[in-house]
Amino acid sequence: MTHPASVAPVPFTAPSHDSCHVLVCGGAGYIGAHAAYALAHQGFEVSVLDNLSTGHREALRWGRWVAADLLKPDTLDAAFERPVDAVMHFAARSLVGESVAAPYDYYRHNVVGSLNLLQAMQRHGVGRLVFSSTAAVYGEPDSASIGEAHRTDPINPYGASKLMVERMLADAAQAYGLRSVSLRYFNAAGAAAHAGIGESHYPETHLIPNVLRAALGEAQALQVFGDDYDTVDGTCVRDYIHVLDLADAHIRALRWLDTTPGAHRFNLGNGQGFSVLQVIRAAEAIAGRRIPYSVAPRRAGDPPVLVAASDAARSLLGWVPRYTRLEDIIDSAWQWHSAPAF
Ligand SMILES: NC(=O)c1ccc[n+]([C@@H]2O[C@H](COP(=O)([O-])OP(=O)(O)OC[C@H]3O[C@@H](n4cnc5c(N)ncnc54)[C@H](O)[C@@H]3O)[C@@H](O)[C@H]2O)c1
Ligand SMILES: O=c1ccn([C@@H]2O[C@H](COP(=O)(O)OP(=O)(O)O[C@H]3O[C@H](CO)[C@@H](O)[C@H](O)[C@H]3O)[C@@H](O)[C@H]2O)c(=O)[nH]1
Repeated sequence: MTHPASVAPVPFTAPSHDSCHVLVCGGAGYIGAHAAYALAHQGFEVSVLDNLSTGHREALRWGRWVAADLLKPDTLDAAFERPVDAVMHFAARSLVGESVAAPYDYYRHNVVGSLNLLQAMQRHGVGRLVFSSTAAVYGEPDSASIGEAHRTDPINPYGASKLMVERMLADAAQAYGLRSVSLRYFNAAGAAAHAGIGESHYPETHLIPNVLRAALGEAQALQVFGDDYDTVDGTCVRDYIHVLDLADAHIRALRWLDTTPGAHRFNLGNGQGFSVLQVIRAAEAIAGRRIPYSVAPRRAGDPPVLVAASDAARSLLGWVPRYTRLEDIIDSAWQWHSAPAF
Protein backbone atom coordinates (compact mmCIF):
# COMPACT_ATOMS: atom_id res chain seq x y z
CA MET A 1 0.00 0.00 0.00
CA THR A 2 1.40 3.41 -0.88
CA HIS A 3 0.68 6.58 1.05
CA PRO A 4 0.60 9.71 -1.08
CA ALA A 5 1.91 12.84 0.58
CA SER A 6 -1.64 14.26 0.58
CA VAL A 7 -2.86 11.71 3.16
CA ALA A 8 -3.45 13.63 6.37
CA PRO A 9 -1.35 12.37 9.27
CA VAL A 10 -3.20 10.74 12.15
CA PRO A 11 -3.01 12.90 15.31
CA PHE A 12 -0.44 11.70 17.82
CA THR A 13 -1.77 9.26 20.40
CA ALA A 14 -1.23 9.87 24.08
CA PRO A 15 1.19 7.33 25.52
CA SER A 16 -0.42 4.53 27.46
CA HIS A 17 1.35 3.77 30.72
CA ASP A 18 -0.49 0.53 31.37
CA SER A 19 0.94 -1.34 28.39
CA CYS A 20 3.33 0.93 26.57
CA HIS A 21 4.19 -0.61 23.19
CA VAL A 22 7.64 0.35 21.93
CA LEU A 23 8.81 -0.30 18.38
CA VAL A 24 12.55 -0.99 18.42
CA CYS A 25 13.87 -0.24 14.97
CA GLY A 26 17.18 -2.08 14.55
CA GLY A 27 16.43 -4.32 17.55
CA ALA A 28 18.30 -7.31 16.09
CA GLY A 29 21.55 -5.37 16.27
CA TYR A 30 24.01 -4.93 19.12
CA ILE A 31 22.61 -1.96 21.03
CA GLY A 32 18.99 -2.40 19.87
CA ALA A 33 18.83 -5.99 21.18
CA HIS A 34 20.03 -4.82 24.59
CA ALA A 35 17.34 -2.12 24.56
CA ALA A 36 14.68 -4.70 23.62
CA TYR A 37 15.86 -6.87 26.50
CA ALA A 38 15.77 -3.97 28.98
CA LEU A 39 12.33 -2.86 27.78
CA ALA A 40 10.85 -6.35 28.07
CA HIS A 41 12.46 -6.69 31.49
CA GLN A 42 10.67 -3.51 32.62
CA GLY A 43 7.29 -4.68 31.36
CA PHE A 44 7.06 -2.77 28.08
CA GLU A 45 5.47 -4.47 25.10
CA VAL A 46 8.16 -4.73 22.40
CA SER A 47 8.12 -5.07 18.63
CA VAL A 48 11.33 -5.16 16.60
CA LEU A 49 11.55 -3.77 13.08
CA ASP A 50 14.68 -5.08 11.37
CA ASN A 51 15.86 -6.30 7.98
CA LEU A 52 18.73 -8.32 9.51
CA SER A 53 21.24 -6.58 7.23
CA THR A 54 23.74 -6.35 10.10
CA GLY A 55 21.57 -7.80 12.89
CA HIS A 56 21.06 -11.37 14.03
CA ARG A 57 18.00 -13.58 14.01
CA GLU A 58 19.25 -15.12 17.29
CA ALA A 59 19.04 -11.69 18.94
CA LEU A 60 15.29 -11.49 18.24
CA ARG A 61 14.33 -12.78 21.65
CA TRP A 62 11.97 -10.13 22.94
CA GLY A 63 8.68 -9.16 21.32
CA ARG A 64 7.46 -9.83 17.82
CA TRP A 65 9.68 -9.27 14.79
CA VAL A 66 8.51 -7.28 11.80
CA ALA A 67 10.76 -8.00 8.81
CA ALA A 68 10.82 -4.57 7.17
CA ASP A 69 13.33 -2.30 5.50
CA LEU A 70 13.57 1.43 6.18
CA LEU A 71 14.46 1.96 2.55
CA LYS A 72 11.17 0.33 1.47
CA PRO A 73 8.50 2.61 2.93
CA ASP A 74 5.68 0.27 1.93
CA THR A 75 7.03 -2.40 4.27
CA LEU A 76 6.91 -0.18 7.36
CA ASP A 77 3.16 -0.02 7.99
CA ALA A 78 3.10 -3.64 9.18
CA ALA A 79 5.09 -2.52 12.24
CA PHE A 80 2.25 -0.21 13.26
CA GLU A 81 -0.62 -2.69 12.91
CA ARG A 82 -0.70 -2.94 16.69
CA PRO A 83 -0.83 0.65 17.99
CA VAL A 84 2.68 1.88 18.82
CA ASP A 85 3.25 4.37 21.66
CA ALA A 86 6.87 5.22 20.93
CA VAL A 87 9.79 4.31 18.70
CA MET A 88 13.47 3.70 19.49
CA HIS A 89 15.52 4.05 16.33
CA PHE A 90 18.86 2.20 16.21
CA ALA A 91 18.91 1.07 12.57
CA ALA A 92 21.79 2.62 10.67
CA ARG A 93 25.05 2.10 8.91
CA SER A 94 27.74 3.05 11.39
CA LEU A 95 31.28 2.45 10.15
CA VAL A 96 33.22 5.67 9.90
CA GLY A 97 35.74 4.45 7.29
CA GLU A 98 33.03 2.91 5.11
CA SER A 99 31.09 6.18 5.26
CA VAL A 100 34.08 8.07 3.86
CA ALA A 101 34.37 5.60 0.97
CA ALA A 102 30.62 5.34 0.25
CA PRO A 103 28.91 8.54 1.45
CA TYR A 104 25.80 8.10 -0.74
CA ASP A 105 25.11 4.78 1.04
CA TYR A 106 25.30 6.51 4.39
CA TYR A 107 23.03 9.40 3.48
CA ARG A 108 20.56 6.97 1.91
CA HIS A 109 20.47 4.48 4.80
CA ASN A 110 20.76 6.90 7.66
CA VAL A 111 18.98 10.02 6.42
CA VAL A 112 16.46 8.71 3.88
CA GLY A 113 15.85 5.60 6.02
CA SER A 114 15.15 7.78 9.07
CA LEU A 115 12.89 10.08 7.06
CA ASN A 116 10.87 7.07 5.90
CA LEU A 117 10.51 5.95 9.51
CA LEU A 118 9.43 9.43 10.66
CA GLN A 119 6.83 9.57 7.91
CA ALA A 120 5.51 6.13 8.85
CA MET A 121 5.29 7.30 12.49
CA GLN A 122 3.38 10.35 11.34
CA ARG A 123 0.95 8.27 9.26
CA HIS A 124 0.23 6.18 12.34
CA GLY A 125 0.08 9.01 14.86
CA VAL A 126 3.19 8.06 16.85
CA GLY A 127 4.65 11.13 18.51
CA ARG A 128 7.66 9.98 20.58
CA LEU A 129 11.08 8.91 19.36
CA VAL A 130 14.44 8.10 20.94
CA PHE A 131 17.17 8.27 18.31
CA SER A 132 20.69 6.75 18.31
CA SER A 133 23.04 9.61 17.61
CA THR A 134 26.77 9.64 18.17
CA ALA A 135 29.79 11.50 19.48
CA ALA A 136 30.85 11.63 15.83
CA VAL A 137 28.57 14.68 15.38
CA TYR A 138 31.22 16.78 17.19
CA GLY A 139 34.14 16.07 14.85
CA GLU A 140 37.54 17.15 16.16
CA PRO A 141 36.81 18.35 19.70
CA ASP A 142 38.10 21.65 21.06
CA SER A 143 38.29 20.31 24.59
CA ALA A 144 39.03 16.97 26.25
CA SER A 145 35.56 16.77 27.78
CA ILE A 146 32.68 17.36 25.38
CA GLY A 147 29.33 18.78 26.47
CA GLU A 148 26.22 19.12 24.30
CA ALA A 149 26.97 22.82 23.77
CA HIS A 150 30.21 21.92 21.96
CA ARG A 151 30.04 22.91 18.29
CA THR A 152 28.93 20.14 15.92
CA ASP A 153 31.23 19.80 12.94
CA PRO A 154 31.40 16.15 11.83
CA ILE A 155 34.50 15.08 9.94
CA ASN A 156 32.94 12.08 8.19
CA PRO A 157 29.67 11.28 6.37
CA TYR A 158 28.57 8.96 9.19
CA GLY A 159 28.59 11.77 11.76
CA ALA A 160 27.10 14.18 9.22
CA SER A 161 24.23 11.79 8.47
CA LYS A 162 23.37 11.53 12.18
CA LEU A 163 23.48 15.31 12.57
CA MET A 164 21.12 15.67 9.61
CA VAL A 165 18.62 13.41 11.36
CA GLU A 166 18.93 15.46 14.54
CA ARG A 167 18.11 18.52 12.44
CA MET A 168 15.08 16.76 10.93
CA LEU A 169 13.88 15.98 14.45
CA ALA A 170 14.20 19.63 15.49
CA ASP A 171 12.19 20.68 12.42
CA ALA A 172 9.60 17.95 13.08
CA ALA A 173 9.18 19.14 16.68
CA GLN A 174 8.46 22.62 15.35
CA ALA A 175 6.15 21.63 12.51
CA TYR A 176 4.38 18.52 13.81
CA GLY A 177 4.96 18.46 17.55
CA LEU A 178 7.09 15.31 17.38
CA ARG A 179 8.80 14.72 20.72
CA SER A 180 12.30 13.29 20.47
CA VAL A 181 15.52 12.66 22.29
CA SER A 182 18.76 12.13 20.36
CA LEU A 183 21.26 10.23 22.46
CA ARG A 184 24.83 10.90 21.43
CA TYR A 185 26.63 7.78 22.56
CA PHE A 186 30.35 7.70 23.03
CA ASN A 187 31.88 4.20 22.72
CA ALA A 188 29.30 1.47 23.33
CA ALA A 189 30.82 -1.64 24.88
CA GLY A 190 30.04 -4.65 27.05
CA ALA A 191 27.29 -7.23 26.86
CA ALA A 192 24.40 -8.90 28.65
CA ALA A 193 25.85 -12.38 28.19
CA HIS A 194 23.47 -13.69 30.89
CA ALA A 195 20.62 -12.77 28.53
CA GLY A 196 22.33 -14.40 25.55
CA ILE A 197 23.26 -11.18 23.74
CA GLY A 198 26.48 -9.35 23.02
CA GLU A 199 28.44 -7.48 20.38
CA SER A 200 28.70 -9.21 17.03
CA HIS A 201 29.54 -7.14 13.98
CA TYR A 202 30.90 -8.50 10.68
CA PRO A 203 33.43 -7.22 9.99
CA GLU A 204 34.24 -6.21 13.57
CA THR A 205 36.00 -2.85 13.71
CA HIS A 206 35.50 -1.93 17.37
CA LEU A 207 38.42 -2.04 19.75
CA ILE A 208 37.17 -4.13 22.69
CA PRO A 209 35.77 -7.05 20.63
CA ASN A 210 38.91 -7.05 18.52
CA VAL A 211 41.10 -7.14 21.63
CA LEU A 212 39.08 -9.99 23.15
CA ARG A 213 39.00 -11.97 19.92
CA ALA A 214 42.78 -11.60 19.72
CA ALA A 215 42.98 -12.92 23.29
CA LEU A 216 40.96 -15.95 22.18
CA GLY A 217 43.19 -16.46 19.16
CA GLU A 218 40.15 -15.94 16.90
CA ALA A 219 41.31 -12.87 15.04
CA GLN A 220 44.37 -11.86 13.15
CA ALA A 221 46.97 -10.10 15.28
CA LEU A 222 45.51 -7.02 16.87
CA GLN A 223 46.54 -3.71 15.35
CA VAL A 224 46.86 -0.53 17.38
CA PHE A 225 46.08 2.33 15.03
CA GLY A 226 48.69 4.97 15.87
CA ASP A 227 50.94 5.41 18.91
CA ASP A 228 52.07 8.95 18.17
CA TYR A 229 49.03 10.92 19.35
CA ASP A 230 49.41 13.60 21.98
CA THR A 231 47.90 11.42 24.72
CA VAL A 232 49.03 9.67 27.89
CA ASP A 233 50.80 6.86 25.97
CA GLY A 234 50.47 7.97 22.35
CA THR A 235 47.32 5.91 21.61
CA CYS A 236 43.77 7.24 21.19
CA VAL A 237 41.62 7.84 24.24
CA ARG A 238 37.91 6.97 24.32
CA ASP A 239 35.02 6.98 26.79
CA TYR A 240 33.54 3.47 27.01
CA ILE A 241 29.93 3.17 28.11
CA HIS A 242 28.17 -0.11 28.88
CA VAL A 243 25.41 -1.11 26.50
CA LEU A 244 22.99 -1.76 29.39
CA ASP A 245 23.61 1.77 30.66
CA LEU A 246 22.72 2.98 27.16
CA ALA A 247 19.53 0.88 27.24
CA ASP A 248 18.63 2.38 30.60
CA ALA A 249 19.11 5.91 29.24
CA HIS A 250 16.76 5.10 26.34
CA ILE A 251 13.98 4.05 28.68
CA ARG A 252 14.50 7.12 30.85
CA ALA A 253 14.39 9.32 27.75
CA LEU A 254 11.15 7.69 26.67
CA ARG A 255 9.53 8.37 30.04
CA TRP A 256 10.87 11.93 30.09
CA LEU A 257 9.14 12.61 26.77
CA ASP A 258 5.78 11.85 28.41
CA THR A 259 5.98 15.30 29.97
CA THR A 260 8.49 17.10 27.76
CA PRO A 261 7.76 18.37 24.26
CA GLY A 262 10.47 19.32 21.77
CA ALA A 263 13.65 17.80 20.32
CA HIS A 264 16.47 17.18 22.79
CA ARG A 265 20.05 15.94 22.74
CA PHE A 266 22.05 14.22 25.44
CA ASN A 267 25.59 12.88 25.57
CA LEU A 268 26.01 9.41 27.04
CA GLY A 269 29.41 8.47 28.40
CA ASN A 270 31.14 7.67 31.67
CA GLY A 271 33.22 10.84 31.57
CA GLN A 272 36.50 8.95 31.83
CA GLY A 273 38.91 8.30 28.99
CA PHE A 274 41.03 5.18 28.43
CA SER A 275 43.77 4.76 25.86
CA VAL A 276 43.93 1.84 23.45
CA LEU A 277 46.90 0.44 25.40
CA GLN A 278 45.05 0.82 28.71
CA VAL A 279 42.17 -1.20 27.22
CA ILE A 280 44.59 -3.92 26.12
CA ARG A 281 46.21 -4.06 29.58
CA ALA A 282 42.82 -4.26 31.31
CA ALA A 283 41.72 -7.03 28.92
CA GLU A 284 44.93 -8.95 29.61
CA ALA A 285 44.19 -8.88 33.34
CA ILE A 286 40.65 -10.17 32.75
CA ALA A 287 41.58 -12.84 30.21
CA GLY A 288 44.63 -13.86 32.23
CA ARG A 289 46.93 -13.90 29.20
CA ARG A 290 49.12 -11.67 27.08
CA ILE A 291 47.40 -10.15 24.05
CA PRO A 292 49.80 -9.69 21.15
CA TYR A 293 49.48 -6.55 19.02
CA SER A 294 51.38 -4.55 16.48
CA VAL A 295 51.38 -0.81 15.94
CA ALA A 296 49.85 0.23 12.62
CA PRO A 297 49.43 3.68 11.03
CA ARG A 298 46.75 6.01 12.33
CA ARG A 299 43.20 5.21 11.15
CA ALA A 300 41.67 7.99 9.06
CA GLY A 301 39.10 10.09 10.90
CA ASP A 302 40.13 9.11 14.45
CA PRO A 303 40.16 12.08 16.85
CA PRO A 304 42.89 11.64 19.53
CA VAL A 305 40.59 12.02 22.54
CA LEU A 306 36.79 11.73 22.92
CA VAL A 307 35.39 11.98 26.42
CA ALA A 308 31.79 12.89 27.28
CA ALA A 309 30.37 15.37 29.70
CA SER A 310 26.98 13.72 30.41
CA ASP A 311 25.76 16.01 33.19
CA ALA A 312 22.53 16.84 31.35
CA ALA A 313 21.47 13.17 31.09
CA ARG A 314 22.25 12.76 34.75
CA SER A 315 20.36 15.80 35.95
CA LEU A 316 17.37 15.77 33.57
CA LEU A 317 16.89 12.04 32.93
CA GLY A 318 18.16 10.89 36.33
CA TRP A 319 20.59 8.63 34.48
CA VAL A 320 23.40 7.13 36.57
CA PRO A 321 25.63 4.64 34.73
CA ARG A 322 26.11 1.44 36.71
CA TYR A 323 29.17 0.14 34.85
CA THR A 324 31.68 2.86 35.63
CA ARG A 325 34.80 0.67 35.84
CA LEU A 326 36.49 -0.23 32.56
CA GLU A 327 37.28 -3.67 34.04
CA ASP A 328 33.57 -4.40 34.60
CA ILE A 329 32.69 -3.33 31.06
CA ILE A 330 35.42 -5.48 29.54
CA ASP A 331 34.59 -8.38 31.84
CA SER A 332 30.98 -8.45 30.63
CA ALA A 333 32.21 -8.42 27.02
CA TRP A 334 34.68 -11.20 27.85
CA GLN A 335 31.83 -13.36 29.19
CA TRP A 336 30.06 -12.93 25.86
CA HIS A 337 33.08 -13.46 23.61
CA SER A 338 34.15 -16.53 25.54
CA ALA A 339 30.86 -18.26 24.64
CA PRO A 340 28.91 -16.20 22.07
CA ALA A 341 25.38 -17.35 21.22
CA PHE A 342 25.75 -16.00 17.66
N1 LIG B 1 28.39 0.86 18.50
C1 LIG B 1 28.73 2.08 18.93
O1 LIG B 1 29.75 2.28 19.62
C2 LIG B 1 27.86 3.26 18.58
C3 LIG B 1 28.26 4.53 19.02
C4 LIG B 1 27.45 5.62 18.71
C5 LIG B 1 26.27 5.45 18.01
N2 LIG B 1 25.91 4.21 17.58
C6 LIG B 1 24.65 4.06 16.85
O2 LIG B 1 23.85 3.10 17.52
C7 LIG B 1 23.01 2.41 16.60
C8 LIG B 1 23.14 0.92 16.79
O3 LIG B 1 24.49 0.53 16.61
P1 LIG B 1 24.86 -1.03 16.65
O4 LIG B 1 26.32 -1.10 16.94
O5 LIG B 1 23.88 -1.74 17.51
O6 LIG B 1 24.63 -1.42 15.11
P2 LIG B 1 24.19 -2.82 14.49
O7 LIG B 1 24.67 -2.83 13.09
O8 LIG B 1 24.61 -3.95 15.39
O9 LIG B 1 22.60 -2.75 14.51
C9 LIG B 1 21.84 -2.05 13.54
C10 LIG B 1 20.56 -2.84 13.30
O10 LIG B 1 19.74 -2.13 12.36
C11 LIG B 1 19.30 -3.03 11.34
N3 LIG B 1 19.12 -2.25 10.11
C12 LIG B 1 20.08 -1.57 9.44
N4 LIG B 1 19.56 -1.00 8.34
C13 LIG B 1 18.24 -1.30 8.32
C14 LIG B 1 17.17 -0.99 7.44
N5 LIG B 1 17.36 -0.26 6.33
N6 LIG B 1 15.94 -1.47 7.72
C15 LIG B 1 15.73 -2.22 8.84
N7 LIG B 1 16.71 -2.56 9.70
C16 LIG B 1 17.95 -2.09 9.45
C17 LIG B 1 20.41 -4.05 11.22
O11 LIG B 1 19.99 -5.27 10.63
C18 LIG B 1 20.81 -4.22 12.69
O12 LIG B 1 20.03 -5.19 13.33
C19 LIG B 1 23.42 2.90 15.21
O13 LIG B 1 22.50 3.87 14.81
C20 LIG B 1 24.79 3.51 15.45
O14 LIG B 1 25.05 4.53 14.52
C21 LIG B 1 26.68 3.11 17.85
O1 LIG C 1 41.34 -3.03 16.03
C1 LIG C 1 41.30 -1.86 16.47
C2 LIG C 1 40.10 -1.15 16.61
C3 LIG C 1 40.14 0.16 17.09
N1 LIG C 1 41.32 0.72 17.44
C4 LIG C 1 41.34 2.09 17.99
O2 LIG C 1 40.54 2.08 19.14
C5 LIG C 1 39.85 3.33 19.29
C6 LIG C 1 38.37 3.06 19.38
O3 LIG C 1 37.93 2.58 18.11
P1 LIG C 1 36.48 1.95 17.86
O4 LIG C 1 36.20 0.92 18.90
O5 LIG C 1 36.41 1.54 16.43
O6 LIG C 1 35.50 3.16 18.14
P2 LIG C 1 35.43 4.62 17.50
O7 LIG C 1 36.14 4.70 16.22
O8 LIG C 1 35.86 5.57 18.58
O9 LIG C 1 33.88 4.77 17.17
C7 LIG C 1 32.82 4.35 18.05
O10 LIG C 1 32.45 5.40 18.88
C8 LIG C 1 31.98 6.55 18.20
C9 LIG C 1 31.61 7.58 19.20
O11 LIG C 1 32.71 7.89 20.02
C10 LIG C 1 30.75 6.18 17.36
O12 LIG C 1 30.37 7.29 16.61
C11 LIG C 1 31.05 5.03 16.42
O13 LIG C 1 29.85 4.60 15.81
C12 LIG C 1 31.62 3.88 17.20
O14 LIG C 1 32.02 2.86 16.32
C13 LIG C 1 40.25 4.16 18.06
O15 LIG C 1 41.32 4.99 18.41
C14 LIG C 1 40.74 3.12 17.05
O16 LIG C 1 41.72 3.62 16.17
C15 LIG C 1 42.51 0.04 17.30
O17 LIG C 1 43.58 0.57 17.61
N2 LIG C 1 42.47 -1.24 16.82
